[in-house]
Amino acid sequence: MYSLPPTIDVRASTDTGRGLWSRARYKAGDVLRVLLELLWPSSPWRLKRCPACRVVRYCNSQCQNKDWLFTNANARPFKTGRKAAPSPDLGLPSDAVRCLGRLMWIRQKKGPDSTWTKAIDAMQSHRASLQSSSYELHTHLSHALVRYLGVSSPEQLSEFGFNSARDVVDIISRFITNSFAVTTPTLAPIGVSVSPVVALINHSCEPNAVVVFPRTSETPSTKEPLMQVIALRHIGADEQLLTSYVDTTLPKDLRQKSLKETYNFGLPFASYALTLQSSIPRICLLSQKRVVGHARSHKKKPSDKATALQFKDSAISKRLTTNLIPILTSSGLTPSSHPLLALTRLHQSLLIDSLPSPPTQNSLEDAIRATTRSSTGLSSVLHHGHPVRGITLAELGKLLAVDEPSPHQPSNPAEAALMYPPSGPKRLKLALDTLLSARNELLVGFGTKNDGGQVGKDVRESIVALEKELGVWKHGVKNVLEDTPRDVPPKS
Ligand SMILES: C[S@@+](CC[C@H](N)C(=O)[O-])C[C@H]1O[C@@H](n2cnc3c(N)ncnc32)[C@H](O)[C@@H]1O
Repeated sequence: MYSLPPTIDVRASTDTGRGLWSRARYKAGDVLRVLLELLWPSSPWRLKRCPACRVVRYCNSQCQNKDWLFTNANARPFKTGRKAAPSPDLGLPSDAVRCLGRLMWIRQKKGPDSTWTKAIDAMQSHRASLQSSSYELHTHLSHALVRYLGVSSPEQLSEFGFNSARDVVDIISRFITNSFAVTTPTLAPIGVSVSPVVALINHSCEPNAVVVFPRTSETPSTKEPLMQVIALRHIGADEQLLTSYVDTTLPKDLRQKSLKETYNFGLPFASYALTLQSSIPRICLLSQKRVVGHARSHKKKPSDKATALQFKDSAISKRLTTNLIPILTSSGLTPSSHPLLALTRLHQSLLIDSLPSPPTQNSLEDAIRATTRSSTGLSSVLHHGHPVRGITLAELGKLLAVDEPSPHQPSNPAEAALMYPPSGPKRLKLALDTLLSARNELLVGFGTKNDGGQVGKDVRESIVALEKELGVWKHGVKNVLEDTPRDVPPKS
């Protein structure tokens, strides 16, 4: 997946100035809209780069009412592949190489003086201060890219506007630092994109915005995922937009490591980002950027092994998570702690993926319990409205709403009270409540203007269907009660 707005000139604001920025305010769930200059050259709505520093703020008062829309003019979903990697441990997704290749071809076509090329070249590169730990990654990507482009001489390289290996390392560094994972509306990663304007947004482990792809384009032939930046809470005019770069249920040291290795975070700034006091543990699950770095090798602890095997051998991965989760839980880890939360989420997705069709009562209930554990863990570490919370709640609501193949009949009220998930109408009611909460969260995380994204819309439909079902049930009970002869008081 690759996307580049044809022009990404995020201008220092000479015409509007800070005064107008200060009027811009965003509510949670707002979509920050960027209109492509090529599509609408006179567009008054743009993200503005502060002239004094490289940060992003809203441009002018119209931004209050108009969302910014990121369309990926060249976007196309690619399946994640790792074929380009020389070893499984360094299994880079081949879409990273393809994305880089497309970047180079567009650069070649448009020429070095085009706005487009200049925008790419303006993205931050860490070539001059590369961490030794990332040499291997850069070297691998450089080789893969050169192979992919079929370049075999310096002359051929110069056709892309590159005069030396240094330029190649620069573009690779820019790509690693500035690329975004493209996800489905349910947040499954499907590719890589580059958007220089969105790449200007700095990192925080407590972000005020997220980058998501809530829906695809209206054009049936392309059906491109549309990149959008969504405000997770009210954002003031002088506040910087901040997204999270790290996909973490990771503890602080691992997050710092990841930010240092992939984004070259220096300590002073990084420690600012990572030690801010907060009411919630600093865990950022929706990583938009950690596209390439996660391919690095890990020592295979059982939890890492379970994660690594999820695609290769899901049965073993499922067995590992089934065994590990109770051990970690009984050792006192809370549902939100590392690595329990990550394992629970993995376990949940493996159970859902392997649900038989039609599901059995047991398989359905195992999936419900796992999803409930994930949701509990997530809700204690992520703020209301985070897309990951919304998606997990939606999954839970949908599972609860599935018809029970063979409902378990509790033998007494005490057993019924303890039974989770409950059965019958109580379960339907829980499904409805869960879906209603999911919808509220999705409206924030995927934007109210998007109706909560594709998942938000699906959830809305499920809510309507469930309300009908519950209505019928209530009606049925009422009829039964009305048809039942009341006890006639004995005549005295
Ligand atoms: C995608 S770019 C963000 C825009 C970048 N600041 C620029 O000027 O082009 C990512 C780079 O910005 C820097 N950066 C972003 N957020 C940061 C933070 N919270 N702490 C330290 N450096 C940060 C890092 O150097 C990182 O590699």
